[in-house]
Amino acid sequence: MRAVLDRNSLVADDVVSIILTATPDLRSAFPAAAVRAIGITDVPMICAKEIDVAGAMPRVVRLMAHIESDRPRDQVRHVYLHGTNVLRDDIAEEQ
Ligand SMILES: C=C(O[C@@H]1C=C(C(=O)O)C=C[C@H]1O)C(=O)O
Repeated sequence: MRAVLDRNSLVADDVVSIILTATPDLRSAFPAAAVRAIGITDVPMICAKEIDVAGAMPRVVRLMAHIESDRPRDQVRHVYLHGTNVLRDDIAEEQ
């Protein structure tokens, strides 16, 4: 979440809501707790389980943040960390 905000010049007040998913093999914690731990505490969030597609990349947390911004769509920077850029090499930017 921090990388998403930093790379898009956003602050916590720009965030409206966040959807997070975890692959079915991740069972130790709610990803929303990690978002609150960096100080984003007044934003509604929901955690869900990613569908279990055979051969899909394991141990992935995804987030989709709904943001208030005047930034044009083609200037939004999509963040894929720790090798997940292979999931969407059409939109993932260099790390
Ligand atoms: C390919 C990904 O994984 C899955 C497939 C998606 C897609 O096809 O758009 C989106 C999210 C995931 O359900 C991804 O996270 O980009």
